[in-house]
This record gives sequence, structure tokens and C-alpha cells, in this order.
Amino acid sequence: MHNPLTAAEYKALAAEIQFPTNAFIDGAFRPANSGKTFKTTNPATGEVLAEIAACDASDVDFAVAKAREAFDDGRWQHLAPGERKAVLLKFAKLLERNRHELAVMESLDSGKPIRECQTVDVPDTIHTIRWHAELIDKLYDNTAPVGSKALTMVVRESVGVVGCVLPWNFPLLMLAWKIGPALAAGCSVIVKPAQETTLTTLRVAELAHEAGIPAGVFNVVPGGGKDVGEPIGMHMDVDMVAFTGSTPTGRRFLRYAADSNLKRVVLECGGKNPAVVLDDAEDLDLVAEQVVNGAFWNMGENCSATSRLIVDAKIKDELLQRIGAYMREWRTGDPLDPENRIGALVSKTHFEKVKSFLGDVKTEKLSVAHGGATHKGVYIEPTVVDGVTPASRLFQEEIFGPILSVTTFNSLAEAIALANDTNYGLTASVYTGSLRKAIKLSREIRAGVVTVNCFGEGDATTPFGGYKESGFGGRDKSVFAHDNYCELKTVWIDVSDRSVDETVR
Ligand SMILES: NC(=O)C1=CN([C@@H]2O[C@H](COP(=O)(O)OP(=O)(O)OC[C@H]3O[C@@H](n4cnc5c(N)ncnc54)[C@H](O)[C@@H]3O)[C@@H](O)[C@H]2O)C=CC1
Ligand code: BAL
Repeated sequence: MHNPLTAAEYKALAAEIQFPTNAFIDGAFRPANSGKTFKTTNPATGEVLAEIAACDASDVDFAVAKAREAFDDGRWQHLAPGERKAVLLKFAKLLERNRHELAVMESLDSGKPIRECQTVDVPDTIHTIRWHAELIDKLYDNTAPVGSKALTMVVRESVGVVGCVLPWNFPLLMLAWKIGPALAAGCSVIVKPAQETTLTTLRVAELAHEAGIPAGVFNVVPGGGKDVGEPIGMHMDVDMVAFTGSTPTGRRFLRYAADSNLKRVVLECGGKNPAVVLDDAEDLDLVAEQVVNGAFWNMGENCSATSRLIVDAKIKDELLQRIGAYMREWRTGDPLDPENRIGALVSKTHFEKVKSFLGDVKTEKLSVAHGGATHKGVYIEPTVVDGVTPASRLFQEEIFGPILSVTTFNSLAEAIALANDTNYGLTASVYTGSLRKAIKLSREIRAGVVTVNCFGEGDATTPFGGYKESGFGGRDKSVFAHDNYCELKTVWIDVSDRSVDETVR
């Protein structure tokens, strides 16, 4: 499905794309009630791509009213699961037909390399929608073993109106991780994209409507966190919020829920993910490749990024040398050139934040093993920093940029303690030739995903989410994500002799 284009073809497509600019509510594009707009720019060039409706609480109220109307009259939730599936599969087909446009729009708005948009973001988005569509007519409800005097049904019902609050690092894919299971389950959604990356969400909503998802079921309300995110979180008629983003903002959604209607909250937050490499790792070239992929994929703007390399002191120098060799393949530059693997960071503000960690390297007198350069105020070369201790900000804080810290250990117990020495617990990877050690590490590292002899986030079939301050309330992806968007209802029907006798009388 990927069949990538050339750099010239991507640039030609970029020149002719029409960007959506208005909110999408009740099946139609609409300006913000206030008439206000905000600019979205291409971080690689600074060029303004579009002026987008800057919505506020009044737009959220309107979207929630329309989403509630659509939910209550059953135009979507009361379709048979197979009927929803058919519409969602058509939606996936339309996404596929428009995959080049979506990939280019995503790259222009976020600074992501087009090669990633084309090979990961867009195809995984489509696959996620398809996977949840295919799941929905294969799930059976249950009866409970209550004996012969009653018949009980334990049925799933759609949770209702869901606010999906999204980050800027994987705009399309995080949208799919939320709306895939939510729409399949019959919910109505109000999506708030990150202000930095609104364009593809609006285009996807338009395609969903074209595919036959009824008006009011899929709404997009663009704008800022305080203006749109908070009113969604505080809304008395929103039944659930599904959020991906930073841990501090995730905490706010728990407070909003507590201060409003106790809506369900599912959070997927930050990470400070270790790669633990034991001295019996079988293929150090493979380890180097996987660690580099984990650390620098998407410029490290990734909650699951490998940001801490925890390596046996005996093999550190050898591994760093191989990491350096593999990093030579990681060219930095124009995101629309498919040869480049590192694009622009999402914004100047974020660039400055990531750069401040390079400042720590100097003040802490750490050594840069590889990389370290910055270009044009938006690019940071992949960087490996050696000699980092747990006291360092580089070891403890989510950087969300292409910086990998290196720490050594001298025993397995020390490796596990270092891996767990963080408030986060999202992902980890372990590299060893010993099955026993791999199992021990995977059990003792407190993280939602542990990969062995590879880096990854699993696939559509596996749950994704974190322990500790990396997450709350549920998992994205897999059949378990479907459960987030459902209420469980018990229906108890008395069929005892007493009730039969009463009926007869
Ligand atoms: N876990 C992850 O995937 C992500 C982590 N981050 C981390 O967060 C840092 C800051 O990035 P931000 O874009 O500021 O993340 P953020 O967590 O503040 O933003 C995520 C979403 O929440 C919304 N939001 C922000 N403030 C809000 C508020 N007061 N009430 C309701 N909604 C609100 C934003 O508009 C956006 O849609 C990054 O440097 C990175 O470390 C950022 C994005 C994704
Ligand atoms: N890597 C997928 C989840 C995230 O970065 O937000």
C-alpha cells in the first residue's frame, strides 16, 4: 500500500493541497462562533499553511449538543454492528485513496519526515480503523452463571459522547487509536486536535462524513487547551475523555472529571523508556539498530521513545561504536525529502525545550558520544550523551526529542533498579541471549509494554498504555481499547418458579 512518491512529487502535491480551516460539527464545516482564527505553520519553513477556526466553550457546547442528539436518536449506536462495520470499512478505503494527500499534510503541519508519514502514520491509521471495524461484529455478549432461577445478560453498551483530546506528535495515528474503537462501539466523538497539528484531523472528519458516518457522530473542534480542552473536560454532558499528551495535562483531566460529572477518563501520557542491554546480547549490530530506531524515530517526539540506554559496563564502548555507525544512515533535513529520517521539531518552542537538555550536557560536563548539533532553529541532530546518572534531568525528564542518554550497570539487580528509577512506566526494551533473564526483566520492569530483542509498540492486536504516571484508566489498541468505550450492563430476568406461578395467576 505504501508505494512512496519522489521528493519532487511530494512537493508538487504540497503546492496544490487545499487545507481545511473550519471546525467540523454536525456534518458541516463551520467557523468558530467568535469568528476568531489561529495560524498553523509549517515548522520546517515557518510558512503559514492556514488560518483555522479558534473555537471556545460555546463551540464545544454546540458540538456536544449535536453529538448527544446523534447518540440519543440512535442513528449510529443502534445500527447493527455489521452495519457500522460496513461504513467504517468504506471510511478506511477513502483514507487509503487519499493517503498521499494525508501523508503530505501531516508532514507539512508537524515537521515529520514524509517517509514515516507514508510508511507508518498513514498506513497504521488506516489499519487501526479497519481492525476495529472488523472486530465489532465478532464480539458476543455474555450470560452469567447465576443458576436456573434467573437468566442474566451481561451486555456492552456504547459509553456515549466521548471527547478525544489529541497530541501533536502522531496526529493521525492518535486520532485513529481513539476514534477507531469509539466509533466501532457506537459512540459519538468530539475531537480536539493539538493546535500545532489540526489539518489532518479536519480532513479525516470530512472523509468520514463522505463514507456515511452520520452528521453529529464525528465532530472536530479546533483550538487551544484552555479554550476547548478544558470545556470538554468540564462538560456535564460528555461521558468520557480519551486523552494522549503530557502527564501534567493528563492530571488536569482527572480534576475536570472530579469537578464535573465524574466522566470516565482514559489517559495515555509520557514515558522515560529504558533499553536494557545485557552483556550476553547476541547481536550488537541488531541492538544498535533497534536502540537507534527507538530513540530517534519521529525525532524522539514519541511517548515510547527509547530515551535511556542502560548497558552493561563491559560492552558499552563496543555498543556505542556500533550505534555511531548505524546513526550515519539517519540524515537530517527537509521533511518532504524521503531520504531524510529526521525532520523538523514541531515548533520553535519545543525546539528550545529540547535544546535546553543539550545545555545540561555542558553544565553537567557530560560527554557527547555522537551528534549534538542543531540547525536553523528547528532541527536537532540525533544525539547520544554518555555518563548520565539518575540524578540528571536527562535521566528523569521526558525530553521528547532526539537525545539518548547512556548509563552503565554492573549487575542485573542494578540494571532493573535503574530501569525502574523513574515516575514513568510506559515501555521498555531488553536485549539478552538468555530466555530466563529476558523473562525476569520483562516481569520486573514496571512498564505497560516490554519488548525483547527489539524495539516496538506492538501492533493493533496488543494493548498500549502505561504504569505509574504514564497512564490511567485503560489501554489504547486491541480488544481492550474497545472496552474503554463501553458500559457493562447487567440485565437480571427472574425465571424462578415463583415468577412463573405469579405470571400464571
Ligand atoms: N505522551 C505523549 O504522547 C505526548 C507527550 N507530550 C509531552 O508534553 C510536552 C508538552 O507538549 P504539549 O503539547 O504542551 O502537551 P499537552 O499535554 O499540554 O497537550 C496535549 C493536548 O492537551 C491539550 N491541552 C493542553 N492544555 C490543556 C488544558 N489546560 N486543558 C485541557 N486540554 C489541554 C492540548 O491542546 C493538546 O490537545 C512535550 O514536550 C512532551 O514532553 C506531548 C505530546 C504527546
Ligand atoms: N507512540 C504512540 C503514542 C504517542 O507517542 O503518543
